[in-house]
Amino acid sequence: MTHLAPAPSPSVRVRAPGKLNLSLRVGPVDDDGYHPLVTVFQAVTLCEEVTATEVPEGAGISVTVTGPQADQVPLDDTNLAWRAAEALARHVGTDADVGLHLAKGVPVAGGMAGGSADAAATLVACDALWGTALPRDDLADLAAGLGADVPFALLGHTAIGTGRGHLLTPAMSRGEFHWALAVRDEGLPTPAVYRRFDELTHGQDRAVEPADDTALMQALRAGDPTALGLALHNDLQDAALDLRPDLARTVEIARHGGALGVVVSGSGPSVAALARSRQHALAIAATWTAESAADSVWCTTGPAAGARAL
Ligand SMILES: C[C@@](CO)(OP(=O)(O)O)[C@H](O)COP(=O)(O)OP(=O)(O)OC[C@H]1O[C@@H](n2ccc(N)nc2=O)[C@H](O)[C@@H]1O
Ligand SMILES: Nc1ncnc2c1ncn2[C@@H]1O[C@H](COP(=O)(O)OP(=O)(O)O)[C@@H](O)[C@H]1O
Repeated sequence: MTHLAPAPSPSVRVRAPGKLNLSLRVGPVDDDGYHPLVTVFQAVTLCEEVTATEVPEGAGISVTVTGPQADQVPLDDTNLAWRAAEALARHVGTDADVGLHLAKGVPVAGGMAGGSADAAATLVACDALWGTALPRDDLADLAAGLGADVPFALLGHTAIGTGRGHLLTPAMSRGEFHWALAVRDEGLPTPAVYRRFDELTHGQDRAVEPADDTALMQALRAGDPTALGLALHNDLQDAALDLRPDLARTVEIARHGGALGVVVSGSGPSVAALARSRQHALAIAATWTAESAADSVWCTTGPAAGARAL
């Protein structure tokens, strides 16, 4: 008698990128408690992988997580991947039954939007698994409802974000940029950084305009890392450094190591140093390690593609 192994449950694996804010300009807080932004996103090859697996009808949603900071990620309905599956199921009128496994490659609460990447990947994965085949625009609308950084994780590459960062215009970028990343085990909560920003700027009325980033856009179009390094900018950096003063040393070490530019990514605490080459990125990362200026270091490149099935 031959024993046939049970057929594995169908599953779909999707990769979505982490992001850096090459520029982040923050306006005064609106009545809804959010700050208007003009930001230039770049997706990087440091990424999340989400596997969506079919489960029996009525089983609901479950989430498992692997990765160095997995213990910091919620496994319940506050997880952005869970919320993405729920939102898609509601939109298409199907039952939300799926097993989600998140292999996290992006630092948690690191200002690199790993949770948003999980949400974007989950939308794409569940859309394929459930056969709902939504147009990309519908997925983008669902993404915007889940969080301001989620639409960019879907789109990838390089884009200008306005509104809360969710209104995207793709931007041209030539070539490949090399980054060294200094990552901390303990993240910085985004709301605390925006609050500190308000305190430091005393709610000054500073309107933000995409025109402020003309030099940066030219550097991207030309594929010129030296010019890009000079144009990196983050209005939240002072607030992040104020909350985590030890980050100043991390920035300084990269500058000493000849980085073309150094910037805190988004609300931090990850620090990104733009390097001349992969070898140079490795050298900056090695110096951070030798000087104990990071809990872990990574080298990555950008731009990278948005959420896509593997
Ligand atoms: C700072 C940025 C830059 O890309 O990314 P991260 O560094 O977190 O990855 C984003 O603005 C993060 O946006 P997002 O991650 O969607 O923020 P949410 O969790 O929705 O917001 C948490 C809280 O931060 C504050 N907040 C957020 C976004 C914004 N434009 N203005 C704000 O004031 C609000 O108090 C909000 O309640
Ligand atoms: N799938 C997820 N991955 C990581 N964090 C998540 C996820 N879903 C919800 N969270 C919560 O969101 C917080 C920050 O998310 P994350 O995207 O990693 O960082 P950031 O907002 O700094 O880019 C985490 O501290 C965690 O509590």
